[in-house]
Amino acid sequence: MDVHKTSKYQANGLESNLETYDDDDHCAEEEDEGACANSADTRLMSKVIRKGLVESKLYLEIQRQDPNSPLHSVKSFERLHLKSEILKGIYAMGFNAPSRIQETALPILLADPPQNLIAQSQSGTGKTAAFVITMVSRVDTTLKYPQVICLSPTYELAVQIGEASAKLAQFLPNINIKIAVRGESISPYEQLSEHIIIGTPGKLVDWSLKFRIFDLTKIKVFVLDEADIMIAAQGHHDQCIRIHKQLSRKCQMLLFSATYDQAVMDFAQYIVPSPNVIRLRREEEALNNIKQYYVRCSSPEDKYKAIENIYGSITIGQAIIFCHSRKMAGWLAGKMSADGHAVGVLSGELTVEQRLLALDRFRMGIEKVLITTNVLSRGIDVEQVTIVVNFDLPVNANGNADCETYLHRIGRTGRFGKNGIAINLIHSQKTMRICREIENHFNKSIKEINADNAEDIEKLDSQSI
Ligand SMILES: Nc1ncnc2c1ncn2[C@@H]1O[C@H](COP(=O)(O)OP(=O)(O)OP(=O)(O)O)[C@@H](O)[C@H]1O
Repeated sequence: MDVHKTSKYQANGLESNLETYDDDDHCAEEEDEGACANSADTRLMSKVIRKGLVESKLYLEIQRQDPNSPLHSVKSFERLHLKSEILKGIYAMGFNAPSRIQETALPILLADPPQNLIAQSQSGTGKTAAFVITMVSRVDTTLKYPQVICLSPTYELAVQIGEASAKLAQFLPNINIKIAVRGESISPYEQLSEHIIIGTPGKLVDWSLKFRIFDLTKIKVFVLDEADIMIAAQGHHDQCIRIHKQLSRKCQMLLFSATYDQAVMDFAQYIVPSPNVIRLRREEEALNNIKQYYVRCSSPEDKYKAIENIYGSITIGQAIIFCHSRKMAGWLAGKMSADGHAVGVLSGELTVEQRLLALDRFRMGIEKVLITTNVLSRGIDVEQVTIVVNFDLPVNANGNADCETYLHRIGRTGRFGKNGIAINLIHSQKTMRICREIENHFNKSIKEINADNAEDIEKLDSQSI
């Protein structure tokens, strides 16, 4: 294991308004990206591995291009023997056939007796739908207490998963879902009667261990979405482990993400008993339908000009622009607004209401551009996003490329097979080096375009549709 790699989450001296992935109670108070740092976990993980404790009893390395794969898979949702109401919900969502991860994972997810699964699949390929189908399938509505919990790193993502679950379960009578996020009120004296609880780890710790308004030992399904960041970021890690420790041995444990570095994967296999593992090969991680480019710029002003050129010349569905800090996001939003562009901004210092409003307005297309930070890098699903711009490239605490975050960011476009474009703005030798690091890591070329050159921009235009 490369212990060095995991140290990227360690504390650092970055500016205090750098944005963390998290918006949960614990980390939100500490605004530094490195504040959710993880030196204790790094030590724990390396200890686990040194001691040779990592044992995957049932390791199913899915080589997707291997036609001889022994895995059972289904080609239609009917073959899963789901309740008719769930099948109806799936079709109402417009899903006709399972995606690759769904056809591979669902037979494992729905097996009886339940099996544990650690799954990896590219962004936007239907992981959420796979675990949501499982969550609603496992509920016994005659029992009026929480039976399924799903942990997600951010407020917005928990709300999105809640909405997907409610849609999928719309024809199931008497199923109740509750979101456990900042601002959700509960009575500390009443036991929860909802069947599925979806929330951020801090809130779930409060509800289950502090107020004891539901019983973790009765949970049948535990889902960790964006599992790698939940394991690697210290605040989340501690809370997830506190919850995990209370679960019964029979509880089905499901971990999902588009990325796992090796140390995180090893740790995941240590905490999940007898897991099935679905993994991608490194060269499969970056999607071919997302074309990646970089533009050379000389300053933030010049980066802004590049955005204006691109934005003014091509048919953009919608765009998300990622900045490294709240300050930079604010600066860019101010500048674009002053120049007459309708842009939204979403970063960690906003209230949860303001954040939801910004995302809703963007989803509705009221603003075509959303300027944000890493807080929105994972999971958020807005179909019409055709372009992702990295105004600042994602870096870790050591100033090296944060390849995982990069992949999640660009995965906000190219959802479920659509075309997408990722544009990286490069303003120094250092950022060029980071760009090359990312290119080498995924072995996918990031081509140069000139934002002042009409031909180059036209090329982009043809790919954005
Ligand atoms: N079988 C299907 N048929 C059609 N659309 C689907 C299917 N499964 C999922 N989708 C849609 O594809 C989009 C992406 O799915 P989803 O959000 O589940 O991806 P994901 O793998 O969880 O992404 P991320 O890695 O970003 O979290 C969603 O809009 C979802 O509704």
